[in-house]
Amino acid sequence: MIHKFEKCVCAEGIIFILEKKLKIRARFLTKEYDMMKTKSDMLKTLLPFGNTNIEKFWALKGVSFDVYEGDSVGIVGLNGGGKSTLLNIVSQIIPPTSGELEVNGQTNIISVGAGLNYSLTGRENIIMKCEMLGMSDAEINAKMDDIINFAGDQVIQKIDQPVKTYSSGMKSRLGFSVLVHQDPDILIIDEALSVGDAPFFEKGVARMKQFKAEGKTIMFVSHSIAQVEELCDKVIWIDHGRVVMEGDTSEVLPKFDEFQKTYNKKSKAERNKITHDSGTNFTLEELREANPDEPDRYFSKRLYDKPFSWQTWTAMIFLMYVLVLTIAASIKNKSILFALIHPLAIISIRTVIIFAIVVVAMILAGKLTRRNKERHVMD
Ligand SMILES: Nc1ncnc2c1ncn2[C@@H]1O[C@H](COP(=O)(O)OP(=O)(O)OP(=O)(O)O)[C@@H](O)[C@H]1O
Repeated sequence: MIHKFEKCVCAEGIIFILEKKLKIRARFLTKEYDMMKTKSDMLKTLLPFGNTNIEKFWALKGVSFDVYEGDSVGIVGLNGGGKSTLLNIVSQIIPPTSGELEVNGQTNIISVGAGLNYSLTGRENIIMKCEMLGMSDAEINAKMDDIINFAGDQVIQKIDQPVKTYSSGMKSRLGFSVLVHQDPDILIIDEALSVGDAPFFEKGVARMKQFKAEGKTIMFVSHSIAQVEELCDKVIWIDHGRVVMEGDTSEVLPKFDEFQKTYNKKSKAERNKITHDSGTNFTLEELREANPDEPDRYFSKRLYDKPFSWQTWTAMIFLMYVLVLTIAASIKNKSILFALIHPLAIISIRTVIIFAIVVVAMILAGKLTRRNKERHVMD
């Protein structure tokens, strides 16, 4: 693990050197989304060979940074800049398209409703999330009342109702409350404090400050300059998927504030054009060329993000077909060779059709699940 040494001066004027562990190391992270404009585009993304001509959108275009133990880092940027995408990648909820990420510690993401199951009640969600975070039944029971009370009166009243009946503020307060009652190493907070009321906000800020005092590592997305200023020592400013500037809060925040004011004066059409152009005009090749000294592995698409090649699809389907034939042959007491030469003597046409339907349904279900997961996370 990489370390850094920081010179610190305590209140008595004594200078000491602090050793800090590297907690998050991101190198050239990118994220490419399919732009599904029509229903036929949605269908195409489900087909093995259909999504190559769908317009792509690059939400991240090579983001690199280091976060050390005890750092409290604010992520700022205009709407659609890529902040939530970045935090979801760092939390390992969605995979990057390319680039490298190293996270040393347990990450918890707190964002509006992230990870809640809307058909379960608030109480059941608390149990589910606590279990996912490795807590025992006894620990969950011991913390249950504190978690519910922290979430506030509205949540207390509806704690045994399904979460789909909660307002977005209530969902956020519930998610926030569960996570601040854990002991994570790295806290990743995406806009969780902006939807609560004033008393909840104050409680949330106080809890964040406590985490900070305990030396936890925090990454915090917020549109509120005041919140970032209050909670963060460092700031990463992201615009259109690229890091514009990073450094001490006092250095970066005023520059971002100035930029934001100028941008807000532009017309809606001008802003939309900038977003669209900067999202589509990007290639991994161009990123590689701009960074000739960096290893090639940073600039290759990850295998799980690529659609399978047609050879892989054919091999997988053939293997499944052989498996079905083998099972049918053993039931009918025939050899596998006989089954391969005379498949229709072993299985009927109807079985072959059912097999084909099952294979296609499995492929579509797999693709739909992955896509819905990413969309749910980004909601
Ligand atoms: N699943 C998706 N499919 C297609 N495009 C997406 C998807 N998720 C996000 N995007 C696009 O990626 C870009 C970055 O989105 P992201 O939510 O990361 O931005 P953000 O900086 O968090 O925005 P905001 O400040 O408005 O919350 C946006 O243009 C968004 O429309």
